[in-house]
Amino acid sequence: MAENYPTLLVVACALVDADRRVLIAQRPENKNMGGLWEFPGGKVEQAESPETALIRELKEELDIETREACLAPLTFASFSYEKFHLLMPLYVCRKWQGTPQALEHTALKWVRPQRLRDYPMPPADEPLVAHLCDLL
Ligand SMILES: Nc1nc2c([nH]c(=O)n2[C@H]2C[C@H](O)[C@@H](COP(=O)(O)OP(=O)(O)OP(=O)(O)O)O2)c(=O)[nH]1
Repeated sequence: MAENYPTLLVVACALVDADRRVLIAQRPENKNMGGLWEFPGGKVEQAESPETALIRELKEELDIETREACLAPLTFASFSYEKFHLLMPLYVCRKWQGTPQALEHTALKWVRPQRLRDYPMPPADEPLVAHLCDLL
């Protein structure tokens, strides 16, 4: 396995509502993997903890607020893309303030875990769906 490229730390979140549906967000067409559905989140910046980064990304992307105590680690993705290796912890969050808005995505959708496979996701995300189905 090639190891001469960077490992990128990206943090992501499955927001779960009272009906046990999960929020997914569609990546803009002009981006890498455009049109695919992902879990909200983004890159962890230097000197940020994963939880701080996730709280910041949820505010920037969805205009919602949450706290570290409301973020429960579920699993992680470790996947080799062509130009980087993605390491992506996935948290579950059931408590937040505000109504998610698609500030940086094309669309948002609340989906039952068993229906997540109907939505094309980045290849790194595919193994995560089974964990959500088990949890929910
Ligand atoms: N947020 C998120 N990113 C994911 C998921 N699955 C997956 O492979 N990724 C990848 C896509 C991107 O290459 C990277 C996330 O980086 P990002 O969201 O901060 O950056 P981006 O590519 O959208 O764009 P930019 O900020 O670099 O302009 O992780 C996922 O479920 N959620």
